[in-house]
Amino acid sequence: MYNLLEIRRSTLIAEIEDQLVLAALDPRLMPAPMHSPARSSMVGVHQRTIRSSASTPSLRSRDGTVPPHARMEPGGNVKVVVRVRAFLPREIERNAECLIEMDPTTQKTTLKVPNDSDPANARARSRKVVEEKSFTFDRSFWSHDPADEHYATQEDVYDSLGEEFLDHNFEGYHTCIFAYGQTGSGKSYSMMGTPEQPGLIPRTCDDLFERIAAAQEETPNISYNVRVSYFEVYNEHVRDLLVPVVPGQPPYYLKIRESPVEGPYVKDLTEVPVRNINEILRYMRAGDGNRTIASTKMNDTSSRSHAVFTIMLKQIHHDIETDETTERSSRIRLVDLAGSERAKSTEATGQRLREGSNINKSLTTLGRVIAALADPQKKSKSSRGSAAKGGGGGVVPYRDSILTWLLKDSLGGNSKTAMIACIAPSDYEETLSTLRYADQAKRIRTRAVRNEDSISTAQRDAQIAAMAEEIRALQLVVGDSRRREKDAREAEEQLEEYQERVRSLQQKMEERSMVAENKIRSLEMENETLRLHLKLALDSLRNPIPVVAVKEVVSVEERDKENQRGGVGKDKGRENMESEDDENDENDDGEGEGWDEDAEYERLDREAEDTQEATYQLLEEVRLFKRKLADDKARFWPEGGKRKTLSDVLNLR
Ligand SMILES: Nc1ncnc2c1ncn2[C@@H]1O[C@H](COP(=O)(O)OP(=O)(O)OP(=O)(O)O)[C@@H](O)[C@H]1O
Repeated sequence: MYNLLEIRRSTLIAEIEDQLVLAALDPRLMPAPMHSPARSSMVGVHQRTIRSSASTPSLRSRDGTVPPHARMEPGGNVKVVVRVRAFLPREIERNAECLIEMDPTTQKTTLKVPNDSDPANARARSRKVVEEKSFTFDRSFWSHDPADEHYATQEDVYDSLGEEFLDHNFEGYHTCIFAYGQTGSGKSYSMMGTPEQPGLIPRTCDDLFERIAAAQEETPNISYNVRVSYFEVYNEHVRDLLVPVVPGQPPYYLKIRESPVEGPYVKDLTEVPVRNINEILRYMRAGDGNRTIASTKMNDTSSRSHAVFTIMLKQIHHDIETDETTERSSRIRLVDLAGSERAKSTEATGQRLREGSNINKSLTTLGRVIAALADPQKKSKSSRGSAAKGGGGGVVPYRDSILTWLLKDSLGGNSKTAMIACIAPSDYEETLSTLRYADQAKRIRTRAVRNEDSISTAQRDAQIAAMAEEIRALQLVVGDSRRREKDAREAEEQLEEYQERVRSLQQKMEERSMVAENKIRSLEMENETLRLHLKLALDSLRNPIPVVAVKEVVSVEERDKENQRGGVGKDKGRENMESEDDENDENDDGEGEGWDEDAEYERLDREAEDTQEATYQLLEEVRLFKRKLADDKARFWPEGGKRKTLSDVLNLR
């Protein structure tokens, strides 16, 4: 929700910026232009042109006349051209035969039956029917033999296709030109070309800024805004080619989203504003350098991905006389598809094989999309699986590959579209397949509409005011939701802290009750011990143990020695013994004289009373403790019920 609001806010700000550009063009706000009389009259001529044709001066073709296609009804069939390239060194080496013929008058392309000598066509010869095939296209470009008078150069291709499509862009139409063909057939050469022989993309950029410069020379009432993006679809992932590759880092892939107005688009794709040809070419080359390219058996610099170079052109024109502002937005999509390839011919393994299989898969889906769009009647019967609604109301499997999903609008929607079918001169099988593909694409009708909005100054001002108001409201909502989010976050944090405290309190309670239980047990044991002690003490008081006199024990040896000592011998000894006994008895009596029996009983009584008192105290403590425990138990473990937490007891939830 918050993100959506942010997106809406940024969109509104961008729109306001555009409106401010318009406001800046408002003649009432601009200083009077310093025109020469001749130039002023030129402006006047163009003003008349604007009113009469709905095209701004820059929207007309270079010679100043309105081209026939500009008068066409919006929509129309996909334009299909075919281009055959020259032999490559490996083809010259094997003495390959050119199987292509083109008629410059009828624009017919003919594929001849291969002879028996070329091993590259062995597979074709194994077919049941190998016959000559002819197809007629919008243009057949003969780029096989530079010496031929009909040889089509890079410039010829641009002049006959690129220029026309750029005219459409200045008229406010979205366009798409895509190059299709087997690997090594000349797609990248046609689209990007070489520094010496630039292809369609650099030529389009060049012409675009030339036209803008010429238009700005003519009138200051138009402002132009050009932005570019460049991405590739590699192994069914979208990669931003304007974001430099960081060595050692995993590639960063972008997600695809769909907007109700714009259709499928690449989220977070870099879109850079460009002000001149040098800037745009710099981005184009940087992106081109980031493309995934590898050397294969069929092509030393084989594109392993589909590359989409997009130019967004916005023209904002202010009509001085009517005080009206016209905004035209168009998208120029230039697509260099990866080439279809047969694993057998490329002898690819590992990563190259996986790339090849992904390339073929997406091209097969493109084929199914083309077939469904070309033949709307068959569309619903032939398409299966996940699919999106197509232009004719049937089901077109756009969603079955990233490529077709992203090109949805260009293939069957709001776009004027052209296909350059590139063919190798000596490969019967692959060329036949490409020509059939191209032939089918001819039947696709798109529904291009002019993306133009006219608005008066008053309306524009009202729009700006409304948008500013919406921004203010959105800012309030955003601020409010931010605040609420913050409050909610804080409350949540507090709650968590609180719960943590309750948890620790509960834990402490449990620990304490465990300690209390242990204490009770030890007190009970102590109590029992004391009871026993007391019982023994009382018993000993009631039945005292008589005092036993302890006599000195004389050893046998000592007694014998004594006997040997005197005449009296034994008698003396006996006397002695008796006297000793008497003495001992006296001694015992002597002790008896010191022992006070009553005092002793008194002392024992006191001791017993003290012990009893201590025991009673202990028993009282135990009783109180037990009562406390019973009380706690009743609070935390209601009878028959579940154990309650401390927060339950304290009613904290
Ligand atoms: N019209 C042409 N004139 C001269 N050379 C050409 C022409 N078309 C293609 N070539 C040459 O053929 C070779 C293969 O062309 P390119 O790389 O454009 O093929 P591709 O279809 O893009 O291949 P892949 O699908 O493998 O990327 C290149 O060396 C290129 O310079």
